[in-house]
Amino acid sequence: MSSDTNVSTAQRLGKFVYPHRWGALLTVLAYVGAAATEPMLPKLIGFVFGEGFTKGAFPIWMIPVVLIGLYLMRGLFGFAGQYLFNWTVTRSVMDFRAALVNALLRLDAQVYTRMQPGTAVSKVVNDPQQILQLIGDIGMSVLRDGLPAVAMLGYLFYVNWQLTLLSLVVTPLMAFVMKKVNQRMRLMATRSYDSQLLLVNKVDDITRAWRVVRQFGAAGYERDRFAAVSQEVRRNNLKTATAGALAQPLSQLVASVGLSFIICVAIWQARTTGSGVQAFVEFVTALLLLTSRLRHLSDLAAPFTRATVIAKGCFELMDAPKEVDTGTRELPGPAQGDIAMEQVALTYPGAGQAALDGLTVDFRAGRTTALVGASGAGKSSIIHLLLGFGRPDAGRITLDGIDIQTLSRASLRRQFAVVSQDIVLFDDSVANNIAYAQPRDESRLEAALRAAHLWDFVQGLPEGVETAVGANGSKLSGGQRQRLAIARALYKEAPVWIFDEATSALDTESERAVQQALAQWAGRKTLIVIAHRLSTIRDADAIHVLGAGRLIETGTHAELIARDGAYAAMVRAQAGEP
Ligand SMILES: Nc1ncnc2c1ncn2[C@@H]1O[C@H](COP(=O)(O)OP(=O)(O)OP(=O)(O)O)[C@@H](O)[C@H]1O
Repeated sequence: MSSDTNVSTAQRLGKFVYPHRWGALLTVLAYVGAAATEPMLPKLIGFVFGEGFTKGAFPIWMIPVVLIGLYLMRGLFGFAGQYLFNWTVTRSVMDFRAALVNALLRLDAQVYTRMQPGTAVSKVVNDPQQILQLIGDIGMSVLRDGLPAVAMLGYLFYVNWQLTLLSLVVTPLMAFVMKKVNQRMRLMATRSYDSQLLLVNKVDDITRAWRVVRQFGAAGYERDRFAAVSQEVRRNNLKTATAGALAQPLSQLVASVGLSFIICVAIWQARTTGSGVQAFVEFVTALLLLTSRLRHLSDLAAPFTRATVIAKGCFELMDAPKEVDTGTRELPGPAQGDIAMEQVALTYPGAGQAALDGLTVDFRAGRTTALVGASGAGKSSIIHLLLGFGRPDAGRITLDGIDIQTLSRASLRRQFAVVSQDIVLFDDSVANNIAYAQPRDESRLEAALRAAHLWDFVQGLPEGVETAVGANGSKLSGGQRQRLAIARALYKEAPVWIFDEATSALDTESERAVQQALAQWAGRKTLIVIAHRLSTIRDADAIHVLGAGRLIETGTHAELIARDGAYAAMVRAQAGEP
């Protein structure tokens, strides 16, 4: 990582702190106040040594009064500084997280296929806190040690400017040593961060796939895989820590060389000029206090490097490609639901062959259209494009005659309710899963539950519709999860419903009930059904048969059977006929 990247990372982080700059400014002021008390200490010690032993110099009670007063002042400033500091950090962390979640919510569909969920969780939840905590601790140390160091340096110049100037000679040497150590630390911290993300993803896998892991008796296998990554993290962490641990002894060594030289010169000066013990003690006390402050500051290189490495990871997420929404047109209300695809082609990035290859099909308003075809024929890719998750490489898709590319994504997606192959439920109540992100309407909720053949089941739940369904509906059966997803789609009242293998997990009775319920909306909704079980789409108004991203044949069930083509063969195969 170049120093330029460091600067821009720091600048970008600064943008999250900027809105809370008053907190930051007041923090600095509080610490300036605390630091201002710093040079008073050597002055006091020098004064006590110089005059304290003289009889009748000053009343002895003044010593505790001044000392306690000094520490009281420092304490008050220190407390205010810490409070204000945390006030600023907690607010900045919240803004940083909000920006990351905002980025996550707008990512391009392709990014999700590459990204492990665990990585996103880590980057949004843990990293901002960690970065700002690290930067915070650094800031605190800079204020706590840096400001007093500056104050002390000023004081040293005041006491003996020639000697102070001489002591600055060691600075470039120290900077060089620190630079070398930092380079090594940054490399190791980057590796350690990357391997830590791998570890997060492993845990994510183990948790998500716990059933598979148990079925395969793979606990040992997973433990070993985890241990291997864990070992890698440990090794990298140790290397980072070793590089960090070198920073202090090396800088101290350089400092000790300088220090011994300076003390020698100071003593020599005192002897030759006869400046006395007081001036010497003042200078050396101040110098020792300054070095101890500087030593603390040299410890900050490691957390700073770690913070920039983690921040870089967060900014990668923030800069990942966003969904392009060039459409400006808004549909005033629900569409008719007439959909046409003309010569549509789609090849996914990195894919060897086209998922859709000049496909021309339509989905008529108010009709039920079925999409059938072998696995990988392109059925889900059609849905992918209809919902605007991707753009066709060629061809055009229209909704009520309007090119969907001209519609805003939000306006387009309002027209669709989808039950997809992979059921996704939220860790929330039945009601909130159904009325997801929409105003709650009890009668609509009941209608959706009844239509999805779920009403009786929900009535039997301990808290009815308010019962929590568990993470991704883990407290429900496969069929119940699917029916819940159907109820959610029905609740949306969109003009186009898409059912992608939506009834595959239902028993015959539930499936019939759902189909009967759907029949109520016949003629009013455009229904697109993807089904592998061909018995479920017999009554469709039209059946499009796909193969390798192209339309092979189209017609009603009866027409296609009469035609005795691909569809008829599929039906025969499913019926177990030769
Ligand atoms: N995100 C993706 N990246 C690359 N290739 C993809 C992606 N999604 C799908 N494909 C490929 O595109 C082709 C069509 O896939 P699609 O999911 O549309 O098929 P499908 O007919 O819905 O299959 P199934 O019935 O198994 O769900 C397949 O060859 C698939 O491997």
